[in-house]
Amino acid sequence: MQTAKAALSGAPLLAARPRATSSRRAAKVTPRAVAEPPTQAVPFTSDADHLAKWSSTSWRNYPALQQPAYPDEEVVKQACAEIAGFPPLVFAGECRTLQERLAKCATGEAFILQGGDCAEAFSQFNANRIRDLFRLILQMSVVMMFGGGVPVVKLGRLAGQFAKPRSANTETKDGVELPCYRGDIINGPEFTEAARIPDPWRLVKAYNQSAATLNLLRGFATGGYAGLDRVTKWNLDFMANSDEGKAYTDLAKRVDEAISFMGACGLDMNSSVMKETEFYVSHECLLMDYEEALTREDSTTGLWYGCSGHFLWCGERTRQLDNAHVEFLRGIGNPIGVKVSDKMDPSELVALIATLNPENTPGRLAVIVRMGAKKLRDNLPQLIEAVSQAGQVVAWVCDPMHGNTEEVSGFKTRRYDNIRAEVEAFFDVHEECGSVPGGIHLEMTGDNVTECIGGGAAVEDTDLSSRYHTHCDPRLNAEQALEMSFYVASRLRQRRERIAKEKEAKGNKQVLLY
Ligand SMILES: O=C[C@H](O)[C@H](O)COP(=O)(O)O
Ligand SMILES: C=C(OP(=O)(O)O)C(=O)O
Repeated sequence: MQTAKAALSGAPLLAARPRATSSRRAAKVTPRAVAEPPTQAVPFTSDADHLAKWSSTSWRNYPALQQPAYPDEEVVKQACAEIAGFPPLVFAGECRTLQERLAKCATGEAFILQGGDCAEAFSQFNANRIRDLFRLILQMSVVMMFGGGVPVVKLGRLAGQFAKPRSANTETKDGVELPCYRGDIINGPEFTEAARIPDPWRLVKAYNQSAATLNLLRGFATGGYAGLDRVTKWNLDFMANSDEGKAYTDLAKRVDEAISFMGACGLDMNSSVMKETEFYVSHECLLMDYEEALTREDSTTGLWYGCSGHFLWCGERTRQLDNAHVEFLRGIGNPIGVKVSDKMDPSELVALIATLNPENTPGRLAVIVRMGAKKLRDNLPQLIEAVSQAGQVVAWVCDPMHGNTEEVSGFKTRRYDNIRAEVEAFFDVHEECGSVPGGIHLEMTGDNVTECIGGGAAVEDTDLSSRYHTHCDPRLNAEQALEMSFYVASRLRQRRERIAKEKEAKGNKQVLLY
């Protein structure tokens, strides 16, 4: 974790912020639209006037999909005013450092590993769970760095991943219909009328949980736990005898030997490179009241940052060009992402990228593709082609989870083989297009759950009921996630070797020509 480099100016309260001046699109305002169908995308105009109109509240001039229908807006204002007075969770300088790291992921000099719970839960909040996820991310990054030969940017889906976009507004069980669960920051997962009423004070609880989570993560990242000299000690207990656990132990021993060798060569074993790691947090920028309350002006640059997390992404359901989420995200200084399914049209993607990253700043934007293997093979080449023709710099990230959800025996699940097939397709397509696979985004947990079918962990259809703990979407368990990291490492290594060979062949050709 980077230390704060930029002082933030404090916490302007919502009320202290001027409302965005009304624009010519203000007539379309439908605030608090609940899970409306996507509107027709209308690209933003690129005039300077429009940029000048951004403020942390200007999103309020646009339709905001997937927002809760709170019973009392006054209480929402009170809760948000409280949060607006709290300290920022992350610092602008950290976000800028992350952006520098992500710029390297766009060019193939580094790779993003983004992972964590589908939805963090108040009831599953404890130090062991945070440690186990952190440890799993460390393990996976070591596998990918040692096997793949590139630095890995570690980005947790945590310390803020509380709000969930839903396909339907209601859920029906045994003939009873209730509002759907939208994440612990909004309402409760229990199937009761009371639990499903959105409660604004949950925003404050989510802030507090995020702050405590970040506090522990910063401790783990810089307090010695993540030092590379401990690489052999990170195996999760329940994995010690699994194939993945053993494969990790073998690899960790080799890393350890390499480190001893470097120590013998004079590498300072107490340097921060050896003793600390950089770890960043991310979540979907969905619940707009919360995001606005944590948007702060960086006093060193005058830029505005979303201080609820280092990296915020726009979901597939809320990425319409003329809507609130895009309006908000285009104005904050953080590195950001946007999820993209097979519904995305190449020209729409180019327009969206131009809106979210008008200055084409490397590291600013990750395009997180999630469509399932077959659709990815059919659609991604055109998206890559359009973006490359437009000269836009993005980090392409593969989310192999959200295009592969199915229902088996009443459980929402995903098959490891389908997840892996999408990762395979992602690497293949980039190889064919000559573009750069920049990262992977996984819903996963350090817990020994049975939510996704298959993998070396051999979770069968019939096992789903035994440890199915997610409140929303199924996650890879630790073994399945580690197995995936070995596969990613193998593809990164292949890519590196192929590029080295091509360079060598080119070099030889040049020698022959001269
Ligand atoms: O995690 C992503 C979404 O919130 C989730 O896939 C939506 O699930 P639903 O289709 O059950 O609403
Ligand atoms: C909702 C999510 O994804 P998507 O927007 O891609 O459906 C998610 O990652 O939690």
